[in-house]
Parts: sequence; structure tokens; C-alpha cells
Amino acid sequence: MADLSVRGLTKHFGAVHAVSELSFEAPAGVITGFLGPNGAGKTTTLRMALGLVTPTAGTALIGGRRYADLPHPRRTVGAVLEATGLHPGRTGRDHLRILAGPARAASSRIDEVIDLVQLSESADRRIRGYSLGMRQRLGLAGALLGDPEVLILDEPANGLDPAGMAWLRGLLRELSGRGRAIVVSSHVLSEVAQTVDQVVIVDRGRLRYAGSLDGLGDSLESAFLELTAAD
Ligand SMILES: Nc1ncnc2c1ncn2[C@@H]1O[C@H](COP(=O)(O)OP(=O)(O)OP(=O)(O)O)[C@@H](O)[C@H]1O
Repeated sequence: MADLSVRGLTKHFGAVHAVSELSFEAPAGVITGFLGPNGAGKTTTLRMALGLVTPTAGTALIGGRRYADLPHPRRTVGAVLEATGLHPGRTGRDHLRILAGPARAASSRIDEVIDLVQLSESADRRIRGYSLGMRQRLGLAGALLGDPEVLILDEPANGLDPAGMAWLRGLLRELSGRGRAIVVSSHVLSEVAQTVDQVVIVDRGRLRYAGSLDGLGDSLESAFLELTAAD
């Protein structure tokens, strides 16, 4: 099973040092929480891992390879970066059919992922009528099409109600139990504390902490605020 390995990753946008010499591992079979305040560089890091942004320096390797060098990218890594890019006039099922081509997924897999994200009742309705939580579920279904070894989720709990969050936690646990490496960025620290096995905390593009939740003491929130306080 593949992992995500970030080594010396750096991205400058002109004078903005979005990510600076960042290194961490997200191993197979582990849920890694990727945390940081607004503008810390989380999305930029995840976009570099997915080959959407070219690093200024360093590497992000998935199963030992750069995204661009993966022979079967959609089977190796699935990602939900934002619940955008959904055509409002399409049904959820049509959206997945369009994605299924590049993911080389069988059509039976479309039904499977619709079940997995519990969208069976809405799959044939137009996306225009979907709630934010339903869009999140559809995004997740798309990421799961190729049954990827590494799953990268940017704010997946956004828009989910408490039952939805509990459901998502169960799904991520099941996937990590089957050896998937899961990276979840989030602002909802209480949710993260219940879901993840380890955390990576970044602030202003730099690593502040990588390790177990236990290593941060009793309160993730206090540790987070201390680690990301302005100098
Ligand atoms: N394409 C870009 N051009 C210029 N600056 C950018 C670009 N993308 C990101 N940045 C800057 O890089 C920094 C890191 O942004 P990024 O979106 O990675 O942070 P983030 O941790 O995901 O934040 P948030 O939690 O608010 O989504 C910010 O200062 C942002 O303005």
C-alpha cells in the first residue's frame, strides 16, 4: 500500500512563502490530520502532492513516485480539494459516469461508491438541488471511484451535520483499516481529535508539529493555538 511522503517541500508565489521546507509522512493504514490556520499553506501542499502546483523545491511522493510519474494515478490517489467543479445541471450519477473514464472504474463501481457515501436516494437528482453535505459526499464518491491507496481530503467535514460527521469518521476508519493512507485537512479541531491517528500542524508554511495526538497533551485546541501563535 502506498503512502504520502513530503520532503523539503517549498513553494514561493513571488514574495509569498506559502510552503517552506516542509517534511512529513502520511503512512498507509493511518489517518493523518493536516492542520493549520488560514493561509498556513495546507491547500498549496496538497495541490503540490497532486501535481497541480509545481514545487519551488523539494518533493511530494505518493508510493515513492511523483504524481506525474504514477502509472495509474486515479487508482493510487483520490482527492477532494473543494466541493466545486460540479455541473449543476447534471445528476450525481452522471457526474460519476464522466469521472469513471479516467479512473478506469467499472460501471458497477459507480453504484458501489454511491452506496458507500450514502447517496443512493439522490444520485439521479440534479446537483443543483444538492446541499453542501451532499456535494461533499459526491466529491468523496468521485475520489473513491478508483479505490485509491491514498486519499487526500481538504475539509471533508464541511457541510456535514453531526450524523454525517459520525458517518464520515466510520468510513475513514474502515478505509484506513484496509491499509489506505488518509490525509484530512480540517479546521474543526474537535472533529479532528476524534478521527485522526496522528497530526501534522503547519503555520506560515512551516512544520510546527508532526506526531501523535497524545504528544500534544490534553487539549488539541490549546496546543494548536500555542503552536500557531504569532511570534
Ligand atoms: N496561486 C497563488 N498565487 C499567489 N499566492 C498564493 C496562491 N495560492 C496560495 N497563495 C498564498 O499562499 C499562502 C498559503 O495559502 P493556502 O491556500 O495554501 O493556505 P491554507 O492553509 O490552505 O489556507 P485556508 O485554511 O485558508 O484554506 C497564502 O498566503 C495564499 O494567499
